[in-house]
Amino acid sequence: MKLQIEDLSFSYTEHKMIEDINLHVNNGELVGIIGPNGSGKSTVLKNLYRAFKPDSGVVLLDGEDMLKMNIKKSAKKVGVVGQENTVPFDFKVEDIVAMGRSPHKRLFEGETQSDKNIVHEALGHVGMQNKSKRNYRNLSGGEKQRVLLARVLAQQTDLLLMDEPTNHLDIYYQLQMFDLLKGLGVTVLSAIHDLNMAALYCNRLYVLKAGRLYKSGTPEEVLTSETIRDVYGVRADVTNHPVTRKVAITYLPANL
Ligand SMILES: Nc1ncnc2c1ncn2[C@@H]1O[C@H](COP(=O)(O)OP(=O)(O)OP(=O)(O)O)[C@@H](O)[C@H]1O
Repeated sequence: MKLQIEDLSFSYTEHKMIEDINLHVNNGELVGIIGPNGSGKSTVLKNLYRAFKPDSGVVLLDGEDMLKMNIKKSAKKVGVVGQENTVPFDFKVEDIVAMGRSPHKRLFEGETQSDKNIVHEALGHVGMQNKSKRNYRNLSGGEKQRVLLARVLAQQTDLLLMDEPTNHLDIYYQLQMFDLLKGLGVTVLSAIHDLNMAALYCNRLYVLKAGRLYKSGTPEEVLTSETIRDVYGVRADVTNHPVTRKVAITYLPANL
């Protein structure tokens, strides 16, 4: 599944928050959006998953206008993990994950054995199968995030839009989640803060600065000490890691 974004602009007020965003994700790629706080990463994603309506621009999914698709059809194709992890009611973990199956169901159709198996498998992927009966509200931040990841896995879409999906996860689950996404071969567009994680897993990166695209390319092309300085205002030593063969970034404190 290929995602194409052309000339996307959006404003919260009279001034454009994001402007002329052109971005694509090829089938099976994991593409990261990086950039400092407030640079517009979530705003881009929210315009894609229709929390906001763009001022202008086109979003194509395999050539079809994604913003004009009916909601059920797009929910079969596109899964979303947003930044919020609150749910309005008291649900058990397995109920939340089962919600991922709803785009695939007819009205009033009950849960089938196949749905149960998919939910069980999704919970297994995030190491939450032994907490399936727990109340979601009583989970830790990282556990909640893993449940919401399980829900989107149960949705079985070809494209995932993710807003910092691992920000509450410990390093074990961060690696597990990215390994899993890579293994599933789904197409992923994700906002990512951790530049070393982005270097390890992303095929390509788009850098946002003040709502505009500043640079794009492979992690090697994008994650240079100059770009990190210009975009984040931070000094960094960037090397090629001898084991991973990927870019590795060490941030330098002011006194060095
Ligand atoms: N609903 C809103 N109304 C007005 N301004 C908003 C709204 N939501 C976000 N903004 C502003 O838009 C800018 C971009 O926010 P956005 O959440 O897209 O940034 P981000 O790159 O995802 O940041 P972070 O790394 O902190 O998650 C920020 O200055 C933010 O204050």
